[in-house]
Amino acid sequence: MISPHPVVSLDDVCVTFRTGHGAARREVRAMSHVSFDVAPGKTLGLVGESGSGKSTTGMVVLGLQRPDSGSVRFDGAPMARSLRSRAGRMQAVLQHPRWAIDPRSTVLGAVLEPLLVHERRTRACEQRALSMLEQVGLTEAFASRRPHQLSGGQLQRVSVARALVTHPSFIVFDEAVSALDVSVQAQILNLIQDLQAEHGFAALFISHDLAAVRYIAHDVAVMRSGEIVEHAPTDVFYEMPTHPYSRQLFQELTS
Ligand SMILES: Nc1ncnc2c1ncn2[C@@H]1O[C@H](COP(=O)(O)OP(=O)(O)OP(=O)(O)O)[C@@H](O)[C@H]1O
Repeated sequence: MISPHPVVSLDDVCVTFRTGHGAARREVRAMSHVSFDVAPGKTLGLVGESGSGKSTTGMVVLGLQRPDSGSVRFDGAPMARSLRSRAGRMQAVLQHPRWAIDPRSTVLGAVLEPLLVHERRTRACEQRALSMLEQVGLTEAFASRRPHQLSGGQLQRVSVARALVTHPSFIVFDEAVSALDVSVQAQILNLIQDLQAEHGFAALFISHDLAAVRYIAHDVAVMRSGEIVEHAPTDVFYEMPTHPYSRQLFQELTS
């Protein structure tokens, strides 16, 4: 069977951050020769200790951080420079929805916002946003509420609805469930899985949580000091991680 062409493809990407001046000048290699593909409807889990380069990878994939070298392709073409041209086609769900959502906005306003980059606010748009809210389990009664009137889990559902309302082909989840209680985490993971089965988006799921990654990801990549040291199908990886650092990570993150 011919595999479908990847939604996102990174080839030999390097990113170095330079900070400070003179004697205090420092260089950090946040990504070192990183390559991977994510196919439609699939999730790549990205794990690694703090500072290993996971979020930088998320930023590169979203086109928010330009690589120093290497290439990033989206939907089969080199990543467009213009943010507007890919608005709605890629989305992100971050760890703290309270930072991502305007506190003055209503829930309906927050979900509508990504649609209004390309469209005027019409009744049809509002219906689409309301139906997305319903798909994430929030009734119309939530539409007029403000973020401070919602729990963390409800607000993360709003973030998921907001990410999905434009029917993106790719979503980055960066520690998207890490701030939530375990039972709420499970609900959001189930929700993401159901919505992926329905909408077919590809995803990069960045997390410290190896159990969450095992549950949601089809493949796993392990990052260490900017490099991908292991990349394997999820069942193979969890059965027997081959790289010594992956084994160490298992011990550290599961003890
Ligand atoms: N804008 C920046 N300027 C300078 N250094 C940066 C910048 N962004 C990230 N870094 C550095 O690059 C390295 C990788 O950071 P990154 O945030 O990608 O790691 P991470 O694996 O996502 O960490 P965490 O799990 O703690 O979020 C770190 O050493 C970090 O300090």
